[in-house]
Amino acid sequence: MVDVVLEVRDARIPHSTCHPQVPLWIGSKPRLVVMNRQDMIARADRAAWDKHFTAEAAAAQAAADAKAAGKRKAAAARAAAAADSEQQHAAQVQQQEEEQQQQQAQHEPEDAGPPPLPQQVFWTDGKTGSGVHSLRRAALKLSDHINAKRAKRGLAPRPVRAVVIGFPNIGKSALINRLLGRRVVESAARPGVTRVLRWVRLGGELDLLDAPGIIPAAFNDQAAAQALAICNDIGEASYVDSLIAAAMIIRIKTLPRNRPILAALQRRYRADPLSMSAEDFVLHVAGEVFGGDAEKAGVRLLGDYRNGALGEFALELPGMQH
Ligand SMILES: Nc1nc2c(ncn2[C@@H]2O[C@H](COP(=O)(O)OP(=O)(O)OP(=O)(O)O)[C@@H](O)[C@H]2O)c(=O)[nH]1
Repeated sequence: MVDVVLEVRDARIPHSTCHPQVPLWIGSKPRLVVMNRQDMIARADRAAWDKHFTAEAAAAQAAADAKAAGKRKAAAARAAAAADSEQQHAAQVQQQEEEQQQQQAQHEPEDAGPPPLPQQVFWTDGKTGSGVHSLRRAALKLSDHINAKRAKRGLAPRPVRAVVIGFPNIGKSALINRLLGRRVVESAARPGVTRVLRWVRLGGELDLLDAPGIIPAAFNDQAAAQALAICNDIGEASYVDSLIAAAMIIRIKTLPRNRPILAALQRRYRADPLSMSAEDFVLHVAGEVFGGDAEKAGVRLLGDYRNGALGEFALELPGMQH
């Protein structure tokens, strides 16, 4: 039904917003990975992830090349054996195979899909639209293949069908509006705004399927759940703000370039987070600002990160224990 999947992740937590079931759902469909909220992380964070993705792509390419080389070698060995024993018979078999392939090509369904693309990564900001142009171009490029096939069968060209998937509140609707160049779906600062699957059709080159934010049915990864809660990407699930804020402080303490972040916390709340446990830091903020109310302190600290008051930085980096 769809030609391409746009898998949206949160650039602050690319690991935790990588949906475990995506490969299962989409099979060999081309996938464009969209790292949204790029404006909310540091350049150095993005560079670290780019390096990681490049290495991953090179490893995948090397594995594919090795597989193809193995197949070629096996075919050559078979051909040599056939030539030795029964040249004529081999020629017959080859002719039969070619005829079969021709017949298959004629009956191949239009949506058999293009040859699988390597997974591509795009960095975007759904709020300003930065990076969306290249994403749109990549999605549309797929139509060359689809429409070339249709033209062969005498059919008129059709738009590329793309589905946008990702956790709640990650910026799917904002991206869709940017991709289509106008506001067609509601985008809001709270999770769970998109509630039903629906096609957004503009009669242009691109049809987009807007899916509600999805959380895996059995979500047992505690660290990922915390990361999603810190970034407000977990829907309407309830969590204890003071605990999630403490989890955030713990993560900040383990980041490689955390000096400015710790300094910002110290400036704002007149205490060094390194001199006490994360829980005590939350209690300190509660005492300083909220008359001892730890939940209000939790909300404030999470808000500080989400609105950039502590600076722009990712909470997950390649190679870190997640
Ligand atoms: N800073 C920043 N904010 C963004 C970005 N993308 C989206 N937002 C904001 O994040 C909030 C959520 O965006 P939506 O597009 O509604 O998210 P969604 O994934 O469609 O949400 P659900 O409908 O809950 O699944 C909105 O306030 C957007 O303006 C981005 O790249 N950077």
